[in-house]
Amino acid sequence: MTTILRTENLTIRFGGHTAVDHVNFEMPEKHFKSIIGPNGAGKTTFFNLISGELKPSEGKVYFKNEDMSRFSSVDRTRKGLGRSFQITNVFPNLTVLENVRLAVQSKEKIRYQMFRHITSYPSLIKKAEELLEVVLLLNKKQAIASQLSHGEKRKLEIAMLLALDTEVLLLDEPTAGMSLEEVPTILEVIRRIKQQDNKTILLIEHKMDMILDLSDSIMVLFNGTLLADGTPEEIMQNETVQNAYLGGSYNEHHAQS
Ligand SMILES: Nc1ncnc2c1ncn2[C@@H]1O[C@H](COP(=O)(O)OP(=O)(O)OP(=O)(O)O)[C@@H](O)[C@H]1O
Repeated sequence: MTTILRTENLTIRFGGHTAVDHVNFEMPEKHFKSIIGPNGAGKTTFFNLISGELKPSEGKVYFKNEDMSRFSSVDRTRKGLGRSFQITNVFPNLTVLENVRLAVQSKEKIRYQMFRHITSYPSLIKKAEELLEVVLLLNKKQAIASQLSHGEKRKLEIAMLLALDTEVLLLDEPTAGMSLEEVPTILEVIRRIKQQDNKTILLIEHKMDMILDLSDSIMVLFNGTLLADGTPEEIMQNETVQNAYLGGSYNEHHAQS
């Protein structure tokens, strides 16, 4: 298995506080890894270091064995390390379809500008519709983006991220702030992307139950350090994780239910 993404002693300090503390991790291509950990554990900061929004105090990020230190977040997206909102933004007054079409177009421009290739409008629309189908939003293609529900907006963001066609997808709590009814469909969208089997996915999630069956592996951050990294079963049975993160309550909860 080829390692696509890894970090070496990745560290960032804010004043006296070490938010990410010498984290070494790696993931193979087409792998699905979730990052869990309590509030303030450093999950989002870790993501920002990988995507290039933050510069580490120490340590490195490698994508396909290339040191990413000198690359901006936009460069990293172009190379294939994708996080939503890096190249494209949602235009609130445009329709869902127009937003995704523009994202597809921005990718095509990047890819073909050297050859002065002009991709036809119908083919951009077709690609955008295919992506909307993947994220279960095709029925809303003519809706104005600002009028979507919170869950639908997240689906639109995911479609726009997919339009950039990056090998790695960094998804930061895709279910955050969603109503209970919206959560299963966003999980279904993530499952569909996983089933296509052409992406490496790294996902932050607060609620461990949600991602147990989706994840090939789970890493646990605690106080900025990597507490554990293993299969969902290993993480569930890991005593350190139980004590530090779950406080033993997970098993109790499940024993009752
Ligand atoms: N720009 C910053 N300046 C100072 N401290 C910061 C900054 N960004 C994050 N921190 C601190 O770093 C720690 C980790 O924060 P981070 O947001 O990465 O945690 P998290 O695991 O994503 O938490 P949550 O689940 O609440 O989103 C926190 O103590 C936070 O206050």
